[in-house]
Amino acid sequence: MLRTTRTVFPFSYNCSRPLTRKLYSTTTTRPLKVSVLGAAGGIGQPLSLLLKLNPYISKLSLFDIHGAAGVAADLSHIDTSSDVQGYATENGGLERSVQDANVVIISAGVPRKPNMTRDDLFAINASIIHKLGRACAVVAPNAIYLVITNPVNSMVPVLKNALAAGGVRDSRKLIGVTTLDSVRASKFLSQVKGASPETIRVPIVGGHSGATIVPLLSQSGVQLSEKERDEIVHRIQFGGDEVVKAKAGAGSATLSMAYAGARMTNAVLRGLSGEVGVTECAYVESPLYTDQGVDFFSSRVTLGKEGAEDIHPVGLINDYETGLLETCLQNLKKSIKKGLSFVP
Ligand SMILES: NC(=O)c1ccc[n+]([C@@H]2O[C@H](COP(=O)([O-])OP(=O)(O)OC[C@H]3O[C@@H](n4cnc5c(N)ncnc54)[C@H](O)[C@@H]3O)[C@@H](O)[C@H]2O)c1
Ligand SMILES: O=C(O)C[C@H](O)C(=O)O
Repeated sequence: MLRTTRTVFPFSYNCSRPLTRKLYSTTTTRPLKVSVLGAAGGIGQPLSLLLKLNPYISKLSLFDIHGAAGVAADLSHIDTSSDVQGYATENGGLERSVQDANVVIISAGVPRKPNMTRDDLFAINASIIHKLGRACAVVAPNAIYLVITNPVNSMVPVLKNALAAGGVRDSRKLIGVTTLDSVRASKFLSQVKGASPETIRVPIVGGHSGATIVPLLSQSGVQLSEKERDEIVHRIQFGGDEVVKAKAGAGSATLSMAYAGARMTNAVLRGLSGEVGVTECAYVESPLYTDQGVDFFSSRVTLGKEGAEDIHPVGLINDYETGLLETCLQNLKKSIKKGLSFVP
C-alpha cells in the first residue's frame, strides 16, 4: 500500500493533548473519500480549499445545486495529491458525488440575515437536509455524516430520520458540528487573558445556538472574575450574531466556520485512520440526558473507525454552569422534538 508523509495541514488538535499546535504530519495508509454538499457556498468553498490540503483525503467530491464544477476545477490545480470532482444535480450528480464516501459534510442550506434566529431557517433547511439524507442513505450508507447546516440542534435529528428511512441507523456516524464554538471560546478567552489561543481549551457542551451553548470555563484552567466570566459566556453563546451583524445581510460566519469544519473533519479522518484518543466536542445522539427527554447533546466524544465511538460525560461543573446546563436542556428538548417531528 502506498504510504506518503505530508506536512501541510495547519493544525493538529486533540483534547487529550490539547496544548500543542504544530504543522500537521501524518502517514496515510488508507485512501479516504470526503464529499462536501453545498460546496460552492460561503462555507463550502473555503472548507473545500482546506480539505484539498488534508493529506488523509485521496478523493474530494464537491456537490452543489449551483457552481460546484467551477470550484472543483479551480481546486484541482492545487498541487496536493487528492483528486477533486465537481457534481451538479443533473445525471444523478448528488448520488455520484457521495457514492462510497467515507465522510459526507453537509453545509447546504440557507444562512441567517440580521434579526433572524437560527430556528428561522428551520423550514427551508430541514427540507434540504431531508432530501439529501434520503439520497445519501442509498449510496453512502456507511459514511460518517457531519452536519454544519443550521439550526444544527434540529438538523441532526432531521437527518437521523431521513437516513433511518433509508435503513441507515448508526448513531455513531451522525455528528453535528459545534467546533466553531470551541474555536471562539479559545480565541475570546485568550484575548481576555492575554494568552496564546493554542494554550486554551474550553469544553463546550449542549448544542449550537444561544443559550444551548454551554462553555465549561471552570474546566479551562483559566481564572476569571464573575464579570469576565459573564461577558465571555455571552460572547461565546452569541458569537454568531456578531458576524451576522457585521456582514449586514451578506450571510453568517463562513471563513471561521470553514476552519472549524476542517478541524472537525481532520479529527474524524484521524479516527477513521486508526489513531487512538482523538477527541472533540460534537453534537451526537447521546445517552447523557435522555432521562430529561434530550436525545441529542454535544459533549466530548472520542472519534474512531466507526465515528463517535465514546461519548464523555460533562464532568465536574460548578453551580453557575449547572444553571446554564438546565436552561440549555429546556431549549434543546424543543429543538430536538421539532427536528424529529419534521415531515417533508
Ligand atoms: N454549524 C455551524 O457552526 C455553522 C456556522 C456557520 C454557518 N452555518 C450554517 O451553514 C449553512 C450554510 O452557510 P453558508 O454561509 O455556506 O451559506 P451559502 O448560502 O453561502 O451556501 C449554501 C450553499 O448551499 C447550496 N445549496 C442549497 N440547497 C442545496 C441542495 N439542496 N443541495 C446542495 N447544495 C445546496 C447553495 O447553492 C449554496 O452554494 C447555513 O445554514 C448556516 O447557518 C453553520
Ligand atoms: O450564527 C449563525 O447563524 C452561523 C453560525 O451558527 C455561527 O455560530 O456563526
